[in-house]
Amino acid sequence: MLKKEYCGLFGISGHAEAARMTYFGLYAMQHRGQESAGIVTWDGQKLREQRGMGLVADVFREEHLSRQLKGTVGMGHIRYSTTGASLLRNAQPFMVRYKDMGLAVAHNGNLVNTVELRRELENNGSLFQTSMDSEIVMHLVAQTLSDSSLEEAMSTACRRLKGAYSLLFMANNKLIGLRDPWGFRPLCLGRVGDAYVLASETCAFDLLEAEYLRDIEPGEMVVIENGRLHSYRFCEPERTSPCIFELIYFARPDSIVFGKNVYESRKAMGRTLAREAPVDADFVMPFPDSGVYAAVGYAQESGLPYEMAMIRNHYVGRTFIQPSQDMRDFGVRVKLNPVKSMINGKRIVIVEDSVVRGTTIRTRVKKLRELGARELHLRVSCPPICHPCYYGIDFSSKGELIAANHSVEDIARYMNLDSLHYLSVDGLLDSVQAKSEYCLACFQGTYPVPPPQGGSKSCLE
Ligand SMILES: O=P(O)(O)OC[C@H]1O[C@H](OP(=O)(O)OP(=O)(O)O)[C@H](O)[C@@H]1O
Ligand SMILES: NC(=O)CC[C@H](N)C(=O)O
Ligand code: SF4
Repeated sequence: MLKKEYCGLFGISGHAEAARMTYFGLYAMQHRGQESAGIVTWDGQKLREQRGMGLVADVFREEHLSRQLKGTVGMGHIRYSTTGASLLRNAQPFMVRYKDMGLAVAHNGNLVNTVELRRELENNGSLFQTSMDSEIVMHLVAQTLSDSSLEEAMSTACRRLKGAYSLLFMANNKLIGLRDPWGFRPLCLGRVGDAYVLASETCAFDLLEAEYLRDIEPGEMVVIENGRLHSYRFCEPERTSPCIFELIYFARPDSIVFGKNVYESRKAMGRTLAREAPVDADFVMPFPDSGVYAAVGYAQESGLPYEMAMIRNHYVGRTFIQPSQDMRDFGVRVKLNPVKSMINGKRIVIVEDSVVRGTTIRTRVKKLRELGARELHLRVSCPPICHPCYYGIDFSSKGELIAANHSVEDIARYMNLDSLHYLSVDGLLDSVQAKSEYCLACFQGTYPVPPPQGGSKSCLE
């Protein structure tokens, strides 16, 4: 099982129900982070906040939305920790006061120069309140804020950051949204009535009936204040590298991410997979949820029937993602269960979006064999994941990645499969009609931004 480590951002400016809109925006993006949630609003005098551990629906009550979080400007965050433990103290948005200003920051991504920056700031007298990389942004901004405008201070701060950061920032009633120059993580701009909205994924706009205008560009900062939007370039990207894994697995299929329809992209990956590795079988089935869309594409291209012969329990929370292998195996059993009558004597093509440690496939293939499956052919709609990610998704250490340590033939044998094929890198890029470059580091090991030396999630604890 993969650990979903991305975070979600939502911001709105110029709406009478800013907090409620933010609440629903976060709700639509709950898949991006389930550890903690927070909303900050500007009530005309000061910033107000509500943060808590758990899901959006658990953290906010009606009184928060209607009485406490007043104002027409607001932003929110849902967190899955990548640097800094999962604690209330580390819940975002992170808020401080600077002179007569309330400042708040919300971050999606992971920095790779965290330790260097934090040590430098501490040597200059900064006192940190959290163990998150995200807090560093605030201290960098504060360093130059007394001599420059907020926009300049933000630009100077961001030019010091390395790695993945889509950020929302509030300074009193100003709402700022920006993306790192590599464009690792998404951030979209939309409009609802007279209000501007910013969100990690467009599924949040759909729920609020907001119109999707465009993506914030890599290296771009937009500043929204009193109904006006200004765009600045704080950095000219040399080469962008959006995370292709958003399209493969992470984003919701009804979202548009990096200008691509996620559903169509996944279906195209399945179609390409069917062309790269056809096989005669009785039917195609996904391991839901994320495998579903590539399986539709595989079935359509191959002409084989599509069956939902593996059922997902939708009430399985992230609590089932446990550090021990026994508990992970159990978690997969709770999550995915085959429809017994469908399996006996059948030749089956299984389509999965990704194989990380191999827990899901190994345990479920074993079960399908016990139920009498005649042939099992696994088709994976991304290339083998052989390298860790340092930009905000937890693919665990290299030692735990099954494809980092075993050949495709070995994996097929170990998993008791009749055949195994991973989508090729070219096939993946063709499927998303890649015109620009994507980050492919977890497949190829070529890191667009050099990874940290020995940094870990707890490097600031
Ligand atoms: O090889 P593994 O270590 O088992 O990890 C890979 C699995 O994790 C992900 O699913 P996830 O549990 O996130 O559920 P979802 O597909 O329903 O989103 C992914 O879709 C694979 O099924
Ligand atoms: N998943 C994320 O984007 C996490 C953001 C930030 N690095 C944190 O740990 O809070
Ligand atoms: S290494 Fe993989 S998961 Fe990480 S940003 Fe690059 S493509 Fe995305």
